[in-house]
Amino acid sequence: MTIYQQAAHFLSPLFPDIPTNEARPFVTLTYAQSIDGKIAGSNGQQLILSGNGSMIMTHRLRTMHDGIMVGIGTILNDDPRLSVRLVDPSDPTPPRQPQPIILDTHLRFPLGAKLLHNFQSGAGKAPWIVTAAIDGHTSLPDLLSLLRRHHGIATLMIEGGARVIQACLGAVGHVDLLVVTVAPTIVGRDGVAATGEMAGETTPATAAPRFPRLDDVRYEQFGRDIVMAARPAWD
Ligand SMILES: NC(=O)C1=CN([C@@H]2O[C@H](COP(=O)(O)OP(=O)(O)OC[C@H]3O[C@@H](n4cnc5c(N)ncnc54)[C@H](O)[C@@H]3O)[C@@H](O)[C@H]2O)C=CC1
Ligand SMILES: Nc1nc(O)c(N)c(N[C@@H]2O[C@H](COP(=O)(O)O)[C@@H](O)[C@H]2O)n1
Repeated sequence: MTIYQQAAHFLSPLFPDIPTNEARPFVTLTYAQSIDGKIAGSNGQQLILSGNGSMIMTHRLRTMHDGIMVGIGTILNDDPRLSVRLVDPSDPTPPRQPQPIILDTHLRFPLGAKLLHNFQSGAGKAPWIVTAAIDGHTSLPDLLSLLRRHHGIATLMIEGGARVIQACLGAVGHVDLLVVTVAPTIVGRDGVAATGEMAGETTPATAAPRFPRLDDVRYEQFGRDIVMAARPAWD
């Protein structure tokens, strides 16, 4: 089995009957972390954590979604392309490119961003910049509903960064599927923790913060990395 086939074999069963929800997209949250739970180095330095195999898996995951969303912190720090490039060379069909969507509260998106060059050179779609915010943050439930009902986004992949991951996992009902690559690397205490600042949900009835339970957990090794897929549940 090639690594491309392995990625397809692992991911395809995770998307059985979507899209079924008319109120918001099916949301996949994904990121890569070190074994000590860090997604970036000190001062947010971008790290190549994924090996070739799990990166191919991530690109395969990108092709399976209508939209791909990150926070502006990731744009300013990493200048990502968010496009599908690592595809099976034996497949003659060009890959489907997801729609980039950026959470950019204060309109800081740089005009020199690779995402714009990508679009201008025909390698990706023009990014959508979301500026609507209350207290510095876009309401995720409102945005998800808007994307599903009015912009044709039935499947959405959220790729980070830290604040966005914590906003997604720390509140009830935003994420349908979690896909985390764990790389055999130690970053140390100065790195950026994937879930470091996550407060969790509290209700008047529960003093202790709540976090999602992870159901239907699957693991697969890609090269030196372990990829975990699971469905967050709050009941
Ligand atoms: N290893 C990995 O898989 C990844 C690592 N990263 C790393 O993450 C770091 C960037 O993360 P952050 O600085 O935390 O920036 P971020 O990418 O999470 O963006 C956060 C910003 O998004 C805006 N925003 C609007 N609505 C929001 C909401 N509802 N919730 C959260 N933010 C909202 C705000 O302006 C906020 O400051 C970089 O160091 C980057 O390298 C980023 C993506 C993936
Ligand atoms: N899967 C994965 N593994 C890593 O090691 C990473 N550093 C990331 N980062 C995410 O990918 C974006 C870069 O995307 P392009 O290659 O430029 O298309 C980066 O901004 C993070 O969102 N992901």
